[in-house]
Amino acid sequence: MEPFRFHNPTTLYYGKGQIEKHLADEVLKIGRRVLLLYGGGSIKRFGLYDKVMNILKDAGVTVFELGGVEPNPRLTTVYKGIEMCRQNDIDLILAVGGGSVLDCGKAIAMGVKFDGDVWDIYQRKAQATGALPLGTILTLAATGSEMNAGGVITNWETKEKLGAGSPYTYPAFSFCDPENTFTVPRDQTVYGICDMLAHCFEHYFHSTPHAPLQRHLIEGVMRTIVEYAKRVVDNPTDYDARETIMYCSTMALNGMISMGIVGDWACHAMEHEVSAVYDIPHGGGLAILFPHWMDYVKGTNPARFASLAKNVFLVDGTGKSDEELADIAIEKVREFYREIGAPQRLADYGIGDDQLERMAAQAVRFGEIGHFRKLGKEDVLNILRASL
Ligand SMILES: NC(=O)c1ccc[n+]([C@@H]2O[C@H](COP(=O)([O-])OP(=O)(O)OC[C@H]3O[C@@H](n4cnc5c(N)ncnc54)[C@H](O)[C@@H]3O)[C@@H](O)[C@H]2O)c1
Ligand SMILES: [Fe+2]
Repeated sequence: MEPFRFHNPTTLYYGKGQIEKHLADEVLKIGRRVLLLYGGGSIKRFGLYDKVMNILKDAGVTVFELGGVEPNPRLTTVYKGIEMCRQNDIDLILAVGGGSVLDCGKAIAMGVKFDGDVWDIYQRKAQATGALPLGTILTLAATGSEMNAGGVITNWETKEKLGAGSPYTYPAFSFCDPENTFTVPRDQTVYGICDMLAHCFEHYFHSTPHAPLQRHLIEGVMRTIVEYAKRVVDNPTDYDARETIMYCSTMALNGMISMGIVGDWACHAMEHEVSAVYDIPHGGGLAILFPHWMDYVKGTNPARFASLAKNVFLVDGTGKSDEELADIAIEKVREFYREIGAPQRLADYGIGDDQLERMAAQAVRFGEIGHFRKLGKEDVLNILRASL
């Protein structure tokens, strides 16, 4: 296991009734002027907006609103939010939604305390110098953004999608009530499942040797996702299934399972180039890319793939070589994606061969990507071509 430092200041509330019980106190600990950040109309349609507004008003909080945060949130919205916070002397951003709203909240929070263009932080030209406090209410199980410091923003002008994080951008508090995910449409539920599984894959197929407990934790989360995915996709109001999948998404991307596993990720780096240009759902892009990436790198470490087959897909490995098990594991991954109805090809989103060269070059502009096997531009291009 690599040496590591772990710190996570987020207070996490999980389950039914926690918002009613604790939201007002958590907000008042920080201040009385709140920017409420949300996406489309779904939180108004299913009643969460009214619930939150009533709690805040009863607590004597002054609320400013910024709705319409896009999926794959855009830099222009971040700028708008920074301006609103500065003009209205905001104490706390309360982000209510999926990963896009939460990530947008993190970018606004950093931008308010940054003396310059916040995009410089995403371009790795500058480091964050602070952030306004952020609280979150999660409505979609996918990203783990509720308990990590990272966030991803799209610059639609330059067609770039970049991630950044800082010690300042952990949410101060996050509320995860599975009932708030009941209304997530079938396709978004699928994309969320693909994203959380992808986070596990990025940890699992890492060159850093896993400590035994780490390996068990990651495999446990993956096995649970595989076991519950179909149930939650087919039964959107099955509380136990929603709760299990939500817990998996938080676990899949917070330091508790990935301690010491750091570095650039392979498929996320590629996917960001795809969704920066085509605005495709993040989890859908990952589901398309992963099997092809796996085919491409399996020879580097067949034993890790064999463990995936045996410990996640429960394949009987008796008499089979690691190479055979690696092929079985990849087929199992493909079968899983097919069963839940994940997208299969980049071409289904209108992506053509003519775009791939630029995407590949962009994906490696900060250096080679991935740790399991380092990928340069040609490797990325091969994987993108196979995924078309
Ligand atoms: N911060 C991180 O650690 C991290 C990790 C992975 C991905 N990301 C980024 O997060 C973004 C994706 O976030 P996401 O997958 O959570 O999806 P999202 O936030 O983009 O939401 C997808 C769609 O679902 C809708 N929605 C959300 N909750 C709903 C509900 N309860 N009922 C009905 N509709 C609902 C939204 O309005 C939106 O249209 C991408 O930009 C991705 O790159 C961030
Ligand atoms: Fe992701």
